[in-house]
Amino acid sequence: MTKTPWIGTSWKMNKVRAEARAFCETLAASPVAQGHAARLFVIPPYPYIAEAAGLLDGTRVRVGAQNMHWAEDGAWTGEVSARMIKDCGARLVEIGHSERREFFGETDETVALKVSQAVRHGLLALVCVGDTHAEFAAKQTSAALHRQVSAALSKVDRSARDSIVIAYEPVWSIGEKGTPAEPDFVDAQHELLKTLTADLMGDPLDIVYGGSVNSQNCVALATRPMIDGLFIGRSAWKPEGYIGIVDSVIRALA
Ligand SMILES: O=C(CO)[C@H](O)COP(=O)(O)O
Repeated sequence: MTKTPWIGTSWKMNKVRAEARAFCETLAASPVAQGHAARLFVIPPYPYIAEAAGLLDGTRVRVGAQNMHWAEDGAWTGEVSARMIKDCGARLVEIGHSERREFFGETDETVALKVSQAVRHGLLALVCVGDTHAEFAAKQTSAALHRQVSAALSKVDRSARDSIVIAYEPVWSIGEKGTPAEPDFVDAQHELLKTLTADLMGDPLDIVYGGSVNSQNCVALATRPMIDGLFIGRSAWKPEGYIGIVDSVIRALA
């Protein structure tokens, strides 16, 4: 085994309780959930975090949240704090997904505040960054990544480096209309992100890739030297899809 890849999925705003339970029960019964060959995580919507954490208790799968607020507590109607998600069993939190940046007013500043709060509470911060289609077309990918990562890490010091993973998610590669990014292109962006995070944090952070990952391209991506793991949406929403990808990647890296 050359590396222990992160392989996770966010369900986004999908599944009702019975479906969430069925996913977790199937995953908990799978051998991959007990293995040491990959670092697995599942990120349900808020209402199902506690139940998912309970069903996956005793496995090696971490459960996370898709967002959180930067404040400790207070008059923030509709928001959820770090203490609340931890209390429900979350061990990681996704911050700055492009859907939150595009539709919910997430900014580089709020991402930085949330990263700092997550680290303070002992959560693993999974920080999403990525170039838009316009930035990609204008060859501004590295400038966009530099801006977002520098901002995201601006409120933490080097002691936080084991508590942060960066997810490179080109906006143009995400979702139904996304174009899967070429593994060589992704590897090159990850190399840049490792250099940048090493400059800022003393050591390179782990960098995972997300955007139209599927059973066909997962091995080509996960075996590239600079890619520390995969963050999967649609192709992992059925437990067989997720387990199949985990299994393929583990076999390819063995
Ligand atoms: O967040 C993502 C992974 O959970 C990402 O948006 C990729 O989604 P996908 O294109 O449906 O894999």
